[in-house]
Amino acid sequence: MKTVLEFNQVSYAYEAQADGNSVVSGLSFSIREGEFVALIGSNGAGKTTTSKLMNGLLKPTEGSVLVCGAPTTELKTSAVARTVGMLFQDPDRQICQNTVYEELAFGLRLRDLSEGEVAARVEEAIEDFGFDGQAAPFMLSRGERQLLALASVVVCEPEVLILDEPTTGLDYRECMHIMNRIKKLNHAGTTVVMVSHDMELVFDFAGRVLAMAAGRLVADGAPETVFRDASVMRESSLVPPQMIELSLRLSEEPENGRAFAHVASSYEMLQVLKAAGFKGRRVS
Ligand SMILES: Nc1ncnc2c1ncn2[C@@H]1O[C@H](COP(=O)(O)OP(=O)(O)OP(=O)(O)O)[C@@H](O)[C@H]1O
Repeated sequence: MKTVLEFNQVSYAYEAQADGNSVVSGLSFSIREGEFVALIGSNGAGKTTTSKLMNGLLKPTEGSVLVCGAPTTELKTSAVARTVGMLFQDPDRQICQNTVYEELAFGLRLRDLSEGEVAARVEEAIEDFGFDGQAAPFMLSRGERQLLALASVVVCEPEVLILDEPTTGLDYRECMHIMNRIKKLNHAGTTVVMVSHDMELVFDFAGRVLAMAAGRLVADGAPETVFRDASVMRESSLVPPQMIELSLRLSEEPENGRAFAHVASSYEMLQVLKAAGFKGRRVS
């Protein structure tokens, strides 16, 4: 699989910062085509800064960021945006047109496509997402607006999709609707990088986790491995998903705790409990 994003010893300092200190430093990792990567860490760890370095909105102060092999410092931000699409936390920062149709067409028209091609792609997205093309975006619910913002990015077919807290402010149904859409895109080949504070969501959807603390990368691995690493969780001030926490606590018990050491889902929990003779009766 080809490498779509590569960070080599990347540091970034905002000019506005009085002390001139880097808010991210020494970041080195690469992301391959088709991965679903979650970027996690407490407030101020540097996740949003890192995601903006990925799509060329920010250029590194030190080191290099390569998008499909090309350094972002040598590319125009608009050129990076063709490969790396970004969905912001607040859809109202992205939506700027009066109808759903026009909103979907907006990004495509910036790409010098013929009007016929724009219309074909917009119609396909309307059909695929189940939108009403003539609806006014600001009359839609928060969840529908987030879906429209996602569709407007996706319609341009970026190779990499960056999502900054894509489910903030959504109820559970809306959240699953968006996440299942993203999962479908990922299965179809789009590389996904998701910034999230929701560890349950990360555990359910991501295949790899990059954990940050104070601007540095403190872990890079499979979600289950990272979430079971107590020192990483402490350093990045995060609490693992409930099932991992329960498994860790039960595995500390001397009698039959070891059996719980690798439990990562409710199904596996049930299997271990059944094997231990649990019949579903109330335990006093
Ligand atoms: N435009 C800016 N100018 C100056 N400093 C900034 C700017 N944006 C962010 N910072 C600082 O950079 C650091 C990292 O911020 P960043 O938003 O990347 O972290 P984050 O992990 O995404 O946090 P959160 O989860 O709260 O969004 C913080 O200390 C923040 O105050």
